[in-house]
Amino acid sequence: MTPKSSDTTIYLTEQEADRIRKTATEHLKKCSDLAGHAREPRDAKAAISQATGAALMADMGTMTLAHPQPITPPLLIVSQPYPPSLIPISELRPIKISELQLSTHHRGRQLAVKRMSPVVTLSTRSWTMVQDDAGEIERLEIALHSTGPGGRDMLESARSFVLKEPYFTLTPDGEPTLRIDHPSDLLTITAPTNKAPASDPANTQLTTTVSPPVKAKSVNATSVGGRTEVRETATMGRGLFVVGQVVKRGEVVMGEKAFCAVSGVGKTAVTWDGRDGRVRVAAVGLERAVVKKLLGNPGEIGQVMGLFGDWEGAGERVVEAGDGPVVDVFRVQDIVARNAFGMGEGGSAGLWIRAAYINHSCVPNAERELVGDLMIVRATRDIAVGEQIFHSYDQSADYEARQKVLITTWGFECGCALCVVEKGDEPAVRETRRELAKEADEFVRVARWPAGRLAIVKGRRLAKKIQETYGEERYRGLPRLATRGIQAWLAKAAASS
Ligand SMILES: C[S@@+](CC[C@H](N)C(=O)[O-])C[C@H]1O[C@@H](n2cnc3c(N)ncnc32)[C@H](O)[C@@H]1O
Repeated sequence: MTPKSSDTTIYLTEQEADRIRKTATEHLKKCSDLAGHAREPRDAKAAISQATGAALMADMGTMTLAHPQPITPPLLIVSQPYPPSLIPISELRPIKISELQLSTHHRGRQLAVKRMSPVVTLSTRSWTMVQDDAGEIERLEIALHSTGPGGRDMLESARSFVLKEPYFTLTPDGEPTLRIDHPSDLLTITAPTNKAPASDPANTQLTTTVSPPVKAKSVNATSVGGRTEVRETATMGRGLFVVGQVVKRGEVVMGEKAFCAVSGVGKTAVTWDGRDGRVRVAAVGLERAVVKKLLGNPGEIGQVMGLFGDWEGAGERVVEAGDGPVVDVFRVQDIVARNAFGMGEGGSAGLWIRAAYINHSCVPNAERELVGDLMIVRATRDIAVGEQIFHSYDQSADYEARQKVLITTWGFECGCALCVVEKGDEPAVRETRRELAKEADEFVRVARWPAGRLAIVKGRRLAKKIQETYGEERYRGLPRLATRGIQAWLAKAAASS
């Protein structure tokens, strides 16, 4: 069974998620069982012909699809993040392919290789066969962030490479491979075009794929956040607070253009995260775009790396390490997971740096709206000076559904006033409310317009029944989210009759 995918959502059944978990844990076990084992030599001719065939198949696949979009999102295993190499190439000792050990990061070493086959370009990775000076051949794969300047595949853009602190591991199919996750761990060697032949080492240049100078840049000129300040909170990390003067209901708290936004279907992948064993749908298109933007604008690395993300990596202040800009892609991945928002249609998503400091509440005091990639955060009630700004990351009326999203996607259990009271409801009461809310949603969906008298009576009855599942005393002053849809319908019906 494959996950079903619509324009905006990928639906995974529990069985599918279990199957993914099983595949991923088996893969990890195999990797750890083989850790430190010597590498098996490859037959050069067979390896090159395998890569050539695979490249041809991949090219044909792209050509024959009139609308190339993945029906089944690819599976990525995010198991063991590791930091990028921070040691300049000049301080690393050479290693040969024959010395590689499985499931090992060869710290303190560097491997020089030449590409020997075409590049196989797949949706979330690309690979090729490479050879060292001793004539040994091995597979080299770049995961996810394989696109260099001009949208070209980094492997295709050069013939010779140096891998910093090479990582030798297994593909999910169990095939040994050199693997690059952080773009800065792969240096390309380019020969100056107007000089002596490339074989003369004195005339070769070592370059990272993108290496403009690092300039400091700390202010996002497109964000309007003069009425806000980032402060530490007691239980939610940092948050955004109102400063200066009260923000009245309906006023704009802040507006900000996206640091990076991507549009379109097919920019997601199903990921299994070995750190918490969860299966998620990740905005890999956005991760890719953020990494690319940072490599091209290293002055912005610091502010993006300062956002909240589980993987700390090499620390947020590292922006370069001798050979050009360094972007820890595992940190970008976690930052995107915890800070990005969907943009409504077709799998589009974006990252807004200042708005990323706004925490969640199910009883928020602000709401976000988008005009293109401009996010406007507007107060839904007066917000006093010194008060924290909250918007809602998930607006599901159902308590269980909301908690599931907040835990799975955002990594926290909500302790807002509404959640505390809802959690205290009998599970049977929540179940009844869920069923009634479903009935009300269906009623609103099929109701004819303009609404007839009978329909209005039925609508009122349904609203009342849902209302009765909320204890009057306990819910005083709190929203009754499950009534929202039917109440809006009744208001519209009243206005038009
Ligand atoms: C978009 S960031 C918000 C800013 C973040 N608190 C920080 O320190 O940068 C989202 C993360 O903030 C935390 N968070 C947001 N709302 C929260 C809440 N109501 N309770 C606990 N943690 C919350 C979670 O760790 C979540 O993944």
